[in-house]
Amino acid sequence: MEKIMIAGGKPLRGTVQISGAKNSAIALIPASILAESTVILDNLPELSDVAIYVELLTELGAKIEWSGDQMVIDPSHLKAIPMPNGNVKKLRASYYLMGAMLGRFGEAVIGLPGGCNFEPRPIDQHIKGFEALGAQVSNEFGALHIRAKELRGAKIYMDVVSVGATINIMLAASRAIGVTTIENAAKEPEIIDVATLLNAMGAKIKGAGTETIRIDGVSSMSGCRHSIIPDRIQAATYMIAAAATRGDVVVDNVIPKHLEAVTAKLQEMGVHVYEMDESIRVVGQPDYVSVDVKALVYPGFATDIQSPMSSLLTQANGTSVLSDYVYSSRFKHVPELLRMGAKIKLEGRSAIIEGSELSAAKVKATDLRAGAALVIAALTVKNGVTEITGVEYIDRGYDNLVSNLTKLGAEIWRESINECNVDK
Ligand SMILES: CC(=O)N[C@H]1[C@@H](OP(=O)(O)OP(=O)(O)OC[C@H]2O[C@@H](n3ccc(=O)[nH]c3=O)[C@H](O)[C@@H]2O)O[C@H](CO)[C@@H](O)[C@@H]1O
Ligand SMILES: C=C(OP(=O)(O)O)C(=O)O
Repeated sequence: MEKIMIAGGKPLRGTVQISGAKNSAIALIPASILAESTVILDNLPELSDVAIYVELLTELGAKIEWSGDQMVIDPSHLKAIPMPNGNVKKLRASYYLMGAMLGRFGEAVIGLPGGCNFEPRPIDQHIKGFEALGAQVSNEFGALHIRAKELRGAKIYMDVVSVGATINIMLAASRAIGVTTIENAAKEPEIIDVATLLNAMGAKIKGAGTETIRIDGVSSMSGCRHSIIPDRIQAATYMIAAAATRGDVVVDNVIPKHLEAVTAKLQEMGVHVYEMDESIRVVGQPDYVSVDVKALVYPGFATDIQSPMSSLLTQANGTSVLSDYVYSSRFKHVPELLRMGAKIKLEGRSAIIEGSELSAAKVKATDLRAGAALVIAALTVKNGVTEITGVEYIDRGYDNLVSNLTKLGAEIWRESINECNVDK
């Protein structure tokens, strides 16, 4: 086990390259099993979630070569092996194996997913979608048994806007007989990325990125080559870190359109943000005004960037209100920020944040974005060294975090933890 140590107080300066998106990668890898020949994915991030997916597909019989930012997946010899336990419980996105295996084999036995459990995260909309396509679904000892004699296209109205359920239904419906329409679909850029890959594999999907997606089922799909979109959440994290440290950072290899909600909110606070074709420059300022932020589904301000944003709001003058309308209680980072001297009160689905100077402390990341929030908070601390444990969560979603921040001028390093003396 390791911890991250940060001696903050240094403005970040320079350029950071953003890798491919985690939330695309961990949907595209299982999507590839719908093909009967080789799929090549480029711009792949080097993350622990991706490594777990490699193990999962290998268990199913896929041949995978992963080198640098490229992965070659040969799913031609895949078998419908039940996966009730093990690696499926280590990440959230293992639920995509349900839709992908249902599409390819007409059956799947997959343990309920793990990942960052900052609050209960039901998958009833995924199940509703599979059932609408003609599958029988039962929960046996914590694993879903999903079987369909025949998958048939259907009209599916999503009761809540769900990224995972939208993608899962697209995966299964790609191989159903007839037409499926998903109404009230999620519109996140990662959904368009998955549809782009599936279409390149031979699927017929229209409307991804809007609230109505139409899928004409096809009987077979084949391999292709696809480059993953940049990670907008990593990009936003570096933008916020640049602002919080009053630095000057170019965040490169991004799609600025995907970051509009963050750019607008930073500008409203008084941060100078300049959009270029594939990069964004963030120039921090000595003083920021407080703002209200509402985390919403895309194109709103992403819930995944809500926790990092709370650290920046501690640096604004006055009181900010940050509310999460996707996950009402995604605030596990708040008690840790309080240890660092933050002034935050929780009221319902909102955090009321007053500007304050933060100080060094021993803190613990309890989920991925809580970890990112603590890193940003620690980068602002002028005296002392902040110790952050729970690094395994941060590694789920940030590749090369320590080396990227070091190149930007931060004093940050990893240390191993003597497991006998873990008090945090
Ligand atoms: C691997 C991946 O891409 N993870 C992202 C994905 O998670 P994930 O796809 O799991 O999140 P959803 O979009 O499904 O969740 C959105 C909301 O819908 C609710 N819900 C969801 C499904 C369901 O069947 N029933 C239900 O009630 C959830 O509790 C939540 O309140 O989108 C989230 C919201 O942008 C992000 O925080 C995650 O980073
Ligand atoms: C919550 C997240 O991921 P997951 O859904 O994979 O747990 C995230 O990326 O912030």
